[in-house]
Amino acid sequence: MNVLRINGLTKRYGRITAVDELSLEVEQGMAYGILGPNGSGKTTTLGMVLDITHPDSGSFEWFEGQYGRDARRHVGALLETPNFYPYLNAIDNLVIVAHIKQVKAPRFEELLKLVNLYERRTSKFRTYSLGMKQRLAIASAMVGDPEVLIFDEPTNGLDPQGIAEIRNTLQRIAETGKTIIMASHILDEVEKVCSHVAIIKNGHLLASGTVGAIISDDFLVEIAAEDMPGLQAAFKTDNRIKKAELQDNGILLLHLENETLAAAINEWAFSKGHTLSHLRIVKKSLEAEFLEITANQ
Ligand SMILES: Nc1ncnc2c1ncn2[C@@H]1O[C@H](COP(=O)(O)OP(=O)(O)OP(=O)(O)O)[C@@H](O)[C@H]1O
Repeated sequence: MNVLRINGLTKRYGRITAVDELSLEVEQGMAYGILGPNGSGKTTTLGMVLDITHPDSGSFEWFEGQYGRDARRHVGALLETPNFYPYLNAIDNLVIVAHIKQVKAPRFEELLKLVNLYERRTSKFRTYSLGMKQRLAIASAMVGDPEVLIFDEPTNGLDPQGIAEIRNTLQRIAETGKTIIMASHILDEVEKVCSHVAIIKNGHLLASGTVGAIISDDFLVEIAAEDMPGLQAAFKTDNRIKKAELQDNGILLLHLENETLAAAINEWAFSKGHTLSHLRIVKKSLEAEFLEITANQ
């Protein structure tokens, strides 16, 4: 199912175009990273799809419209760390969150185990490290079991240990099959947590796709032929190929250690009995381009 479809979304602040004709699609079960340097429009984009900020033009649709105006109730969001009560413990703070959200049977224990706070569930909030506070915030966004979770720069302001804990927590949540949409300016973070990524700069979409295809040191080549299962099987067992993954669009993505001529790949396919109907060397410089963009900040 399509969880979120954004179509030509635009937001201007005076002369600044914060988000410029942005279009992207998030499918159920994806961990979707919105990667861009500071000021690239990530928060504004999340604000619009959460009905906090009104777009100037364009549109978006949650869950293919199936929940209508109620869609927002199926989305949990963590945009900035919420205020918890310092003298209450994790459970009591979550009880208040569940009350505000009008959730009838919240599964606190399960949630606290997922964010690795179960052992400290009866400690007062004020005794928590910053990383623990942020993990409680993640648990609070998950109260009511929303189908989609949105995180804006979830590791901002944390020390290395806190960052590692949050990333582990997000990885665990992604493994449960929950759809995650996460904005971040850190390439490494998106690479560790996300399955898919959209890279944005000045509110524009630069590229989107699987993390494997977009952020990779590998030399990448797309190929297709009439017999796709046969083609995939032939290249999967070829030790010149690091990885051969069938993408959502039905095209096979080959990962190679080194730059290789298109003619050579064509020949390999032909020797395996396949005539290629599609062969495209995927630009490998996206990661370098992103690092350059962020370095210039
Ligand atoms: N309320 C506002 N009024 C004026 N300009 C704004 C407002 N909110 C955002 N902007 C501008 O819009 C652009 C995009 O900002 P936004 O916060 O969405 O980017 P971001 O990618 O989330 O960056 P960061 O990670 O630094 O928050 C920036 O140039 C920012 O200064």
